[in-house]
Amino acid sequence: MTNANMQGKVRIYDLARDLKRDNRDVMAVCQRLGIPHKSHSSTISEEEAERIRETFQRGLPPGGSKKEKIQQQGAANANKQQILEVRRPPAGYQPAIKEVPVIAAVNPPRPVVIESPSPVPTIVVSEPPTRPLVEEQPLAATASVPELVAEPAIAESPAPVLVNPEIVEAVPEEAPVPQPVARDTEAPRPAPSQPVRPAANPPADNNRREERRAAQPAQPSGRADNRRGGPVISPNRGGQNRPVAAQPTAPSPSAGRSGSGIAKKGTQARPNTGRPNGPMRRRDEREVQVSEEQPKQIVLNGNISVQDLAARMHVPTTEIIKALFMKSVMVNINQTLDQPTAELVARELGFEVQTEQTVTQTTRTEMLDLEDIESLEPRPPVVTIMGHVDHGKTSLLDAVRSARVAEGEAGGITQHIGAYQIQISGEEGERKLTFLDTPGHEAFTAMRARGAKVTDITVLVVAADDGVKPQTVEAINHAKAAGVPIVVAINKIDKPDANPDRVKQELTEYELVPEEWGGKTVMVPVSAKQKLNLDLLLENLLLVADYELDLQANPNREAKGTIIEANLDKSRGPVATALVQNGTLHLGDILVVGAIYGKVRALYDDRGNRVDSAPPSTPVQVLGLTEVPQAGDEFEVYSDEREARRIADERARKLRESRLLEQAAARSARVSLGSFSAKAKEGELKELNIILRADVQGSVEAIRASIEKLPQNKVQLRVLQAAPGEVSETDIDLAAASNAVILAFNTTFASGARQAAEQAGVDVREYDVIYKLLEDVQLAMEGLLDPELIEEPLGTAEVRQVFPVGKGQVAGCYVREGKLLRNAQMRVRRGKDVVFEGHIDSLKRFREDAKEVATGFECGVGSDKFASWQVGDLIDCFRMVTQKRTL
Ligand SMILES: Nc1nc2c(ncn2[C@@H]2O[C@H](COP(=O)(O)OP(=O)(O)OP(=O)(O)O)[C@@H](O)[C@H]2O)c(=O)[nH]1
Repeated sequence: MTNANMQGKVRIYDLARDLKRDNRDVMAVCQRLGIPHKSHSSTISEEEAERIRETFQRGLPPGGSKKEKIQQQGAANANKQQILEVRRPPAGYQPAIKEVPVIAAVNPPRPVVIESPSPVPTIVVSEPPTRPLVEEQPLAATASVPELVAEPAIAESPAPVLVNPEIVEAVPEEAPVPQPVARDTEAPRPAPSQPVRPAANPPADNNRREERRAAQPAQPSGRADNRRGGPVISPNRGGQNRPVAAQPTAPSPSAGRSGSGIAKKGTQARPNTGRPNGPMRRRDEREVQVSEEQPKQIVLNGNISVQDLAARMHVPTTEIIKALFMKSVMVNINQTLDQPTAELVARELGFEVQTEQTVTQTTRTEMLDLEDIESLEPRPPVVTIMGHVDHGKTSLLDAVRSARVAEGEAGGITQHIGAYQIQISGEEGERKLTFLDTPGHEAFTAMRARGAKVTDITVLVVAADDGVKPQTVEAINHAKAAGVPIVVAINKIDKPDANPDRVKQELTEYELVPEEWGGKTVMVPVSAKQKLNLDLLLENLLLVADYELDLQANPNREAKGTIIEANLDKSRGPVATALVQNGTLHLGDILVVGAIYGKVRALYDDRGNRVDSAPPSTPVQVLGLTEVPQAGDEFEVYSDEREARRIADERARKLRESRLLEQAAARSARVSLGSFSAKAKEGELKELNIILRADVQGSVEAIRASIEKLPQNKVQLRVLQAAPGEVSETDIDLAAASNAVILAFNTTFASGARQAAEQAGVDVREYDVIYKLLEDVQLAMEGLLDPELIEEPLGTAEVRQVFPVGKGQVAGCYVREGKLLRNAQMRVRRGKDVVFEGHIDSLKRFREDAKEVATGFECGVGSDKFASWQVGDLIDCFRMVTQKRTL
């Protein structure tokens, strides 16, 4: 017996230690035997301890906990973080055309721990956790170990980044609407491996694929040797039959491997992803599916020969030569094309072009590499707080932080660096939780739009006196779209009119059902103001992390992670808050963030203390970068300084080269209702993503119902979000990330949103009459909506004198109303006749050029194409603008 046996009292954790059992096993037995306790540090009597010992000695399962654990483990495994992709430094990025054999999966060395789920949480909820008792999972589920897929070819040489898996991944995540075709990476399957490429496409392609599949059965693989190398993707475009990607060659011994040879952890069965785990298809069916699901993108990176380009696009070289010939460029198959020309040809042939820059910017995946597997250790969860305005997000963040900081270190002054970490002490060590400091889903979505994935758990704050509000729903949508588990904090329970049950009831409408009602969502009533139940909330966050996520990283390697915040400090230079997601960041490390390079000169933690290192899930301020990176940028440490510098320089060069191209491409890639219409007309687009904003909930419902009634035989409509309120920057981010059009009904833009829309090239259509909105959507779906150009009158002037100037004439005018603008259009009227229509090529006040001349002033007007002015002519000045369509 240990020294914890105090006057006939025994602490539960001591008893557990003596029995070599998990605290939770012992607590489960306590519960079963009706022995009152609150947590693992509660004391019980010696008699009670004896009863527990006997229970274990009799070999009875402790409250069924072992079985439960197995079951939970099974459930948890489904959600466990998995290696999504084995990534190499992009240094060796090679747009390979080489053959890369598909290699069998490697079984992970980390077996499922059945005896005691790892990590064992130090904190035990003051009431027995209900989570472990939910959900009966088949025992077999425990066998589904995390899936690791090795591709030696990748391990040997840097991985060619051919297709942007995140794009592929992201699309279904963006849109929680179930897809007709389950992604291949979703469902575990024991069947042979699929071609290496992640087999999924933007949802917009699904219907087309379905149609193609119906129309043409499996095509023979034209280039069986090129499945990895072909960043290409379109098996059949523009009516041409192109060879499809290769069939797999090596069977995978592992269940659940992805078609790409890449198994994504964490997204497989995270709750509420909105993605169907579709039924397993027969092998041949799947192969057809995979080959047809090749995205229609090509990644270009610098100069490329005609032959190589043809191979990448899976088109005959003659097609490229012909396309260039049509543009009066003569080439032969050995000739090298510069990148702009290659892009031009690729686009001409219907491919979506990505530069390596866009790929490196958006290829964000899990941070684990294959070699980390041996050294994985639990890491703290990273939590983001979201919820409706004024529901107490900031108060909760502050309350958690101040409570913990005050406990942890007396008088500790907190610094706002974009994230902070708290510690929870227990007998079995300290547990940590990292909170991202920017509440609200704006930052969350903005990061996600850049491809960054940093949040493990979302705390959804709902005020108990106010209930579910529009931004609550938005936050739920955003968390679901990202596949991040939600823990609900029902805040302000101290208020007299607090009604937590009503909140729970309202949340059930969004598939968030509290555990106590048989659901799976943890809901904790709290008061940020009175600091009530904060510990319970934190404990539950740890439980969710343990049971649903099993978050791990390898602290013994060079650091990788994401920039959370960055700014230029006048005295300290660029300062960035980095969230380390794998490895440990040390002073003196050589860091590359995007195209920025630097040596870590100083590290500060969230309390402003200088530190020497930052392990996984730790936010830390970094000094020493040469420039200010962007929030959402990934960083990586390199052991070789020259290599790091070379990578940064190379990226900077490519960034410069591709910036203009990218901007243009981004703009043209965004869907506008007009461009959608044109593409729908050509049968290219089959799905229109919509975000709807309206003044009130009633309008939202009415419009949504009407939109959904529109005939969808040609084009499917997907409403990604429909909510009352202003068009926000988050809407723009979501639209940009999902290629959606925003319909704004009787509402305005929140500040900054209009600019964001312009920058991102997102089409926001404003309406004040429902039928116009519906008409536009329907016309766009039918491919009939052309942008409408209308005349905007600017002003009228009267010609009072005519001056000969050289061979031409200048009209001396008086502006009667409005204004005249140089370069604007004008119509010259003489009586009832229009004698000229053209541009105002010169506009002068006295002898000076003028940009515009306002009412009541005199000016000289000239046109290069008109020299027969007469006194008394009237000039109508106007400009043409595109305007939303009206009936
Ligand atoms: N009674 C009570 N009031 C609270 C509680 N939490 C927050 N409040 C109050 O609610 C108001 C809004 O709190 P904030 O923390 O600013 O809410 P927020 O969600 O961060 O608001 P935004 O930043 O505007 O989105 C403040 O007046 C807080 O004092 C609580 O637990 N009880």
